[in-house]
Amino acid sequence: MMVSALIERELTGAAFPVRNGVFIAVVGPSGAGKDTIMDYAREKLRDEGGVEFVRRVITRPSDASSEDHDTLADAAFEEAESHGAFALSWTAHGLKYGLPASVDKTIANGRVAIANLSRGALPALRERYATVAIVEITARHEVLAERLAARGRESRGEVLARLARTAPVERGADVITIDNSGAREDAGEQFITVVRKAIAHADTVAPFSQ
Ligand SMILES: Nc1ncnc2c1ncn2[C@@H]1O[C@H](COP(=O)(O)OP(=O)(O)OP(=O)(O)O)[C@@H](O)[C@H]1O
Ligand SMILES: O=P(O)(O)OC[C@H]1O[C@H](OP(=O)(O)O)[C@H](O)[C@@H]1O
Repeated sequence: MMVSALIERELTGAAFPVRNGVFIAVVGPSGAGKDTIMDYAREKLRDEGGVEFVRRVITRPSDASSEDHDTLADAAFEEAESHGAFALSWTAHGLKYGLPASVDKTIANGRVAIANLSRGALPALRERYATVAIVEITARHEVLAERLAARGRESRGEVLARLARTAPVERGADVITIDNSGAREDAGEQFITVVRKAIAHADTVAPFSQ
């Protein structure tokens, strides 16, 4: 962790797990529609405060048709990681992913942070933030295959590897499953209900909101 981050933690008295806000982790198999459902909610909640969609850092070139993220080369990612730039980081599909350390401040300020996470990052998430909601987006296997092929972001081999990838989500009271095999709006509205509950919850426990 960078010295400045350590000093800031000392000054603010912050400690893990970070309290006040709610972290909503969106997880599920590739192609289930995690980004699609988050985009739907971002648009619908545009004029509401209290919620932040986290911009991820990925070692993948940006792609205008897909998620809007920051890009770092492999070595630069590792350098940033070693300096404490990320609240959480993981690897998947031969790529590195990170959430900026500023997420801690978002949560400490009593806000709701939303991000697309690897299922493998959930244990670290649950250690870092006191209140998390895990939204598992699912879709039938044949639907996943059709969607990944139609999206066209990966090669056929990469799509097959994504379809073969499984990762358990440890069941708990904090897990909500939304089936997105049907219309985007159906799953999107279910997700918005979860986000609104999180905003209301954060309002009740936060010492103040910005
Ligand atoms: N309900 C839906 N109806 C029709 N198409 C959908 C629906 N949800 C998502 N899609 C499409 O399926 C494809 C995969 O969706 P998306 O990229 O959101 O999935 P993802 O879960 O974020 O996948 P990954 O983990 O690979 O990033 C996209 O092309 C998207 O437009
Ligand atoms: O299979 P698991 O580990 O749950 O998820 C792995 C990764 O796959 C997806 O990445 P992308 O957005 O498709 O690059 C998720 O966002 C996550 O980062």
